[in-house]
Amino acid sequence: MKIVHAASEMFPYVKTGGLADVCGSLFKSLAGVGHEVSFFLPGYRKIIESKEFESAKLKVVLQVELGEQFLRGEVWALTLGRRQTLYIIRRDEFFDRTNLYGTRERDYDDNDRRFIYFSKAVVQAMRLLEIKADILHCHDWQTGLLPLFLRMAEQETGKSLALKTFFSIHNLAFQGLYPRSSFKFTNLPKEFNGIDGLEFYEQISMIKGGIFFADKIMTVSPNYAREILTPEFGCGLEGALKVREEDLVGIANGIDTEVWNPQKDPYLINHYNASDLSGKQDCQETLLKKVGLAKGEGPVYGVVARLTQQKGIDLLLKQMSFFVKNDCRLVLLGKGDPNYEKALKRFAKSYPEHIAVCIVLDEEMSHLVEAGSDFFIMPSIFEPCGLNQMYSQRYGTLPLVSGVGGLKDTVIDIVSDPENGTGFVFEANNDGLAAGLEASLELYGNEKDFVHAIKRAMKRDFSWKRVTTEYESLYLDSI
Ligand SMILES: Nc1ncnc2c1ncn2[C@@H]1O[C@H](COP(=O)(O)OP(=O)(O)O[C@H]2O[C@H](CO)[C@@H](O)[C@H](O)[C@H]2O)[C@@H](O)[C@H]1O
Repeated sequence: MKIVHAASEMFPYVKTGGLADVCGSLFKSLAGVGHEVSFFLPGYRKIIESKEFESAKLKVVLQVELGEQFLRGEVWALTLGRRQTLYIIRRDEFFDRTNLYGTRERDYDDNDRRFIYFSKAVVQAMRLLEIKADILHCHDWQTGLLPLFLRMAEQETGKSLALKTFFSIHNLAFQGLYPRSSFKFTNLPKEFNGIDGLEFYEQISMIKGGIFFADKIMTVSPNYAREILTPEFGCGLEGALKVREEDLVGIANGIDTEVWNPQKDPYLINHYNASDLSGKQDCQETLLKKVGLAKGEGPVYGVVARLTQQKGIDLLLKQMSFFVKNDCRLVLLGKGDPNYEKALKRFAKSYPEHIAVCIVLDEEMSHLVEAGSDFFIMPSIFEPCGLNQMYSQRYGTLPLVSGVGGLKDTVIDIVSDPENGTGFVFEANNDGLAAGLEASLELYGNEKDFVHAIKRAMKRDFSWKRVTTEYESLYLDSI
């Protein structure tokens, strides 16, 4: 098949979160099984200044209609393999910035124009480059309007650009909501500005565009696909999603098992596998040394997360005394909401022997936390899929997760299923996390069971190989 993806992030080029990891893996794995895959990304500064971009070639020049203006743009191509092309949409006014979406204080105030422009530019590029796709797959709100723009362009030109369009929701909480006045930048007929179109509580919603106008809607785990049809998790869009229920599918993400491999991870001082865990001890020593902690009686707990309400940081903040009381260590790597950053730093200052907090985005350190911890805490309030609980299992670091979204799909609870369990699954509230922590401590005290659980976790298959087959059959069934 000829498959085109469009998203605003992709690992290793630009990443602010899990979206990038998933897009990077899909790009690679679909090409790996023989499909011709193109990926469209905005030309952010980080990409333009990268070494790789030096070999990119200018392919076409665009004139994109945005409200009353026609704005120039460029499409650059990087051939990455026989079947993999990365297209970069360049318009420096919009994308040549330090950050992707905004400063620490607030979002850029032209994000509506930036991503409407990007979505229209992809359609125009596909037309000019004569990419006739079997599948166009868009990700998250930044590309929510792309399926609709594509169909409008097809109507206008009478030329087919893609047989089927897919829209993936990686996180329904980010919706791309803008004032009704932003609608003018879409240049769409005004019937799309109503309740059956993009309108959402007196605003326009880019994610709703994807939900209404893509042929298939996907999300990143079967459990989250069910949850988002309910008011508790639907973020106000449960009604719109109900309308499309028949076309909504959840496939749990995989992980890049080459990048996340304790047997050859270049960021680790020593390597290990399920039959020889000794290297994991070395990783723990390195981790503790790096953050200035000494090993205590209890286990080492790790956290790597964007510091947002979603990730259950409020629940974690309520459990700080657990680590002190039980002589455990907590190493947290995260960045995000300044209030959480401050609160966490305060705890680290009050309990310097037990808690270390690193407020930074650091890929290498995230590998070290995964390898060097005994347990990994992920008490999310909601979680479309989550990746760290899978990285953790692969690194023999038993995850403690709340039983929501993809966490429930990917972790087997040791308390209810001691024979097969690979982590702890609890209710997403204070008592739930407290119970999970207590249970983990108990297991840590029983070395034989603890090591068995670690080995079981490490042997699980979270590779993209299995997931790619599911994507492939979904694509094939749709065309
Ligand atoms: N300070 C830091 N330093 C280094 N690395 C850091 C970091 N903070 C976070 N990360 C990394 O960012 C990624 C986070 O991925 P997640 O899937 O857990 O969450 P995210 O909410 O971003 O993604 C959304 O999209 C993904 C993809 O579909 C869904 O799995 C998820 O549920 C949904 O919320 C992981 O690779 C993690 O290691």
